[in-house]
Amino acid sequence: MCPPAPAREMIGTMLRWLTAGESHGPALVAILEGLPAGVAVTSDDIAAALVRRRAGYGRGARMKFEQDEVTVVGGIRHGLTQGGPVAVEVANSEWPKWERVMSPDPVPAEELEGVARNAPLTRPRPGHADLVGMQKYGHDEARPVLERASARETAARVALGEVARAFCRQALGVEILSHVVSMGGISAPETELPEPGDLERIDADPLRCFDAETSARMVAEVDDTKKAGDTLGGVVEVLAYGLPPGLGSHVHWDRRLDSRLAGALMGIQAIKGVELGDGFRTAARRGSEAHDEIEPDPGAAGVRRRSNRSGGVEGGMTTGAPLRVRAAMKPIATVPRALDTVDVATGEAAQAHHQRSDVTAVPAAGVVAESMTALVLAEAAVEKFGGDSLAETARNARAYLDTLETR
Ligand SMILES: Cc1cc2nc3c(=O)[nH]c(=O)nc-3n(C[C@H](O)[C@H](O)[C@H](O)COP(=O)(O)O)c2cc1C
Ligand SMILES: C=C(O[C@@H]1CC(C(=O)O)=C[C@@H](OP(=O)(O)O)[C@H]1O)C(=O)O
Repeated sequence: MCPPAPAREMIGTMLRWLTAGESHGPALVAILEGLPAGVAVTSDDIAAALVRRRAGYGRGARMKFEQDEVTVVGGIRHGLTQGGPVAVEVANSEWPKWERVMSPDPVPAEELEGVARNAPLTRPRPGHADLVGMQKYGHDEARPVLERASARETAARVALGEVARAFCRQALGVEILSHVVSMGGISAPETELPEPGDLERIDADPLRCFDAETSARMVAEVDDTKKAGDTLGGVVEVLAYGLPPGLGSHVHWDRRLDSRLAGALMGIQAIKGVELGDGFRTAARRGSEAHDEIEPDPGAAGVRRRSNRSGGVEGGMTTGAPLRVRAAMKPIATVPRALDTVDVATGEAAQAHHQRSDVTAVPAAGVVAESMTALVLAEAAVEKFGGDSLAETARNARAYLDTLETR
């Protein structure tokens, strides 16, 4: 997320964000600090983004019965950011069922006796945060760990990401989208890159896949996997169009945009690999086939690249070509055909605890990855162009682009 503290002070990074809250708590809360005034964004925009995050074939029952209830508690007035921290609450409609089990205040033991939801979770799930979280924080069961490790927290990030997205769009004309490029080993053809106008169609697809034929095969794979009591992972690609050259910097490792994007995407639960542009595939090529040759361009900045293998980042800076970044998600850890573990209460071999879970959450991870990308890009834009108002940021960006055109 944010670069480490000393670097932030050195470079005067101005955007920061934080989330708090548990999966079955009353609400998640999120704060975004450092965004200019004048960004048009409403509670409805944020709520719509949260609906996108909940969708996607393969998610568990919880996505249907639970509701996200958005309240903007600060920083936005009459649909415009005011320059102060933007604070959003995403309340959980299921809270009444969890009120005693998750109460911040002590609850008399007799009130919790026999409450199934309060039963100690002593059979940690391989692949989840359960066991190591218990060891590290000194818990004798997994509830206190999984409540915060849970990707329900990503609702808070998507809420902030929508504000960042509005800023990127309104200050720079940047459009961010994502699509699922593979799931459970089924990959979409690499022929055509989706563009901003395709997002509605991608969102309407059950798996947020750009290719309908691949999507149908993925749906069948989700169904088969569910029947087999198993789970799936996959790969999402985030694209950002309309970026100016020069966001991020080559001058220090923690100012590189690729490093910051990788950290932000890897910070999403279950993401285990991040690739900029052709990434790992580039490593297998010769140099003559790996880079984006530059040629004169009578238009815009006088130069252009013939290809975009780099994914729009060179030297840790945006090149002005579309940003293309992929994130690989591992299969869901709560496998219904439960994996072997140890019951930490008895020390005996056991099956991991399992009540319900998503078969896959790859489509949702794409929406979260868009949000993390928006936050990183917004931060890099505020760094480069400054501005206390949206108009000032946009003016500064235009002036910079003018210098490129006249150079
Ligand atoms: C949108 C989303 C939904 C997820 N849903 C589940 C789930 O239903 N069950 C599960 O075990 N893990 C789920 N995960 C993954 C876990 O949160 C994640 O594996 C866990 O926090 C451990 O972190 P790690 O996988 O990064 O090591 C989900 C992740 C995302 C991004
Ligand atoms: C609640 C959300 O995702 C949850 C993320 C999650 C996990 O372990 O990460 C596990 C599941 O919850 P539970 O174990 O209670 O069924 C998902 O439903 C959400 O995305 O809003």
